[in-house]
Amino acid sequence: MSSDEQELPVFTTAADMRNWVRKQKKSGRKVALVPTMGYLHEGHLSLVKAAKERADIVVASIYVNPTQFAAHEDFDVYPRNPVRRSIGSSRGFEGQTLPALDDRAKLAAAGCHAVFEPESLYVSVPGAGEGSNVVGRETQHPDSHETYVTVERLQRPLCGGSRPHFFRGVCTVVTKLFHICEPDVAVFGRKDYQQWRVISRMVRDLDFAVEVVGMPICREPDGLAMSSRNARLSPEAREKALCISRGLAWAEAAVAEGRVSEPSEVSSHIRGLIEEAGGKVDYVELLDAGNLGPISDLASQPTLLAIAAHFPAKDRGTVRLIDNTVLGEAKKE
Ligand SMILES: Nc1ncnc2c1ncn2[C@@H]1O[C@H](COP(=O)(O)OP(=O)(O)OP(=O)(O)O)[C@@H](O)[C@H]1O
Ligand SMILES: CC(C)(CO)[C@@H](O)C(=O)[O-]
Ligand code: BAL
Repeated sequence: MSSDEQELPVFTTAADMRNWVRKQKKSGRKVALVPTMGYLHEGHLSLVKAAKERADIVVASIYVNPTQFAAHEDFDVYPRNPVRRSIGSSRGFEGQTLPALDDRAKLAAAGCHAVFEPESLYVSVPGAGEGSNVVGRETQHPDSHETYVTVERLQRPLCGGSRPHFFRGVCTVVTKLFHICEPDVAVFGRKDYQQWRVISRMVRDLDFAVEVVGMPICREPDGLAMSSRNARLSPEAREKALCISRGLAWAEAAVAEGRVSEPSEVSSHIRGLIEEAGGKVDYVELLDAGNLGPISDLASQPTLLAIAAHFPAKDRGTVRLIDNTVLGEAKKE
C-alpha cells in the first residue's frame, strides 16, 4: 500500500462520513463531493482535479447504486474493483479482505482527501443483499427502503426512454450522498449530460445548498469517451464503438461548415454509421442543450447531439455506451 493510501481515510458508514465532513467544515474548510460508481479512469480523476480547484477538501464516493439499474440491466456485471483480495500487513487491515486498492490508490494520487465507500445505502431485509434494491427485484418487506426523488420532465427524454427507472435512482442516491457528505460543491461529468442537467434541476427545485459543476468529457487518445463500461467491450467492439465519437466529430464539422442544416440529416447519418459498425442504436437525438426540449433547426440554440448505442460485450450480452456533444457551442480548450 503506498504511503498516500495509508493517509487516505476510507469511510463505510454514513455516520462516520458525516462526522468527518462536519469536523472539516467546523474548521472552515469548503468540501467538494465527486460521486462515482468506481472502476475509476482519468475521466473520474479529472473531476477530482476540478473539485480540488473549487474546495479545500475533496471526498469521492464509490458506490454502484442498485436503484438506478433495472433487473434486466448490468448491475451484476458492472465493472467493479478487481476481485477483493486479502492483503498482508497494511496498517489496520491485517487479514481483512479489501477491494483492490486500485481505485483508492488513484484517488489518493489525485489528491482526494477521503473516500466514502459504503457496502449499502438502502435499508433492506437482512441477507437480501444489494441486489434486492435493483428495480424489479425489490423485496416487499415492510421495513425496506421506499422513498425516492424524481425530476419529472427532464428525466423523460433520451435515457428516460429505455431506462425509465434510471434517473429516479440517480436522484435518490445523490440526495442521500448530499445528506451524508454535506458538500458545498458536487462535481459531475458532461459525459452523462442528461444526468448533469437532471441533478442540477433537482438541486434548484429542492433548494440544496450545493453548487453543481459539470465538467467536459475525457476521451481516450482515439476519441472513445472514457467510461467504466468500456472494460466490458470485446476487442472488436471497442474498435467498432469508435463510430460514436467519429460521428460526433463529423457532426461538429458538418454543422460548423454549413454542410448540414436539418437535425434529421445529422441523426440519420450518425444512425447509419452506428448500424454499419454493428451497433444497436438506443437513440441518436438532437435537443435543446439547455432544457432538453425539442428543436426545429440547428441555428436557433445550442443543440445537444446525444447518442446511446449497444455493442457486444466480451463476456455476455451487450454494453450500452453513451456520448454527446453540443453543436454551436465554442469548444473549451
Ligand atoms: N469520460 C468522462 N469524462 C468526464 N466525466 C466522466 C467520464 N466518464 C464518467 N464521468 C463522470 O464520472 C462520474 C461517475 O460516473 P460513473 O462512475 O458512472 O463512471 P462512468 O465511466 O460513467 O461509468 P459508466 O460505464 O457507468 O458510464 C459521473 O459524473 C460521470 O459523468
Ligand atoms: C452519479 C452516480 C455516481 C450516482 O450513482 C452515477 O449515476 C454515475 O456514476 O454517473
Ligand atoms: N454514469 C452512468 C451511470 C449508469 O449508467 O448507471
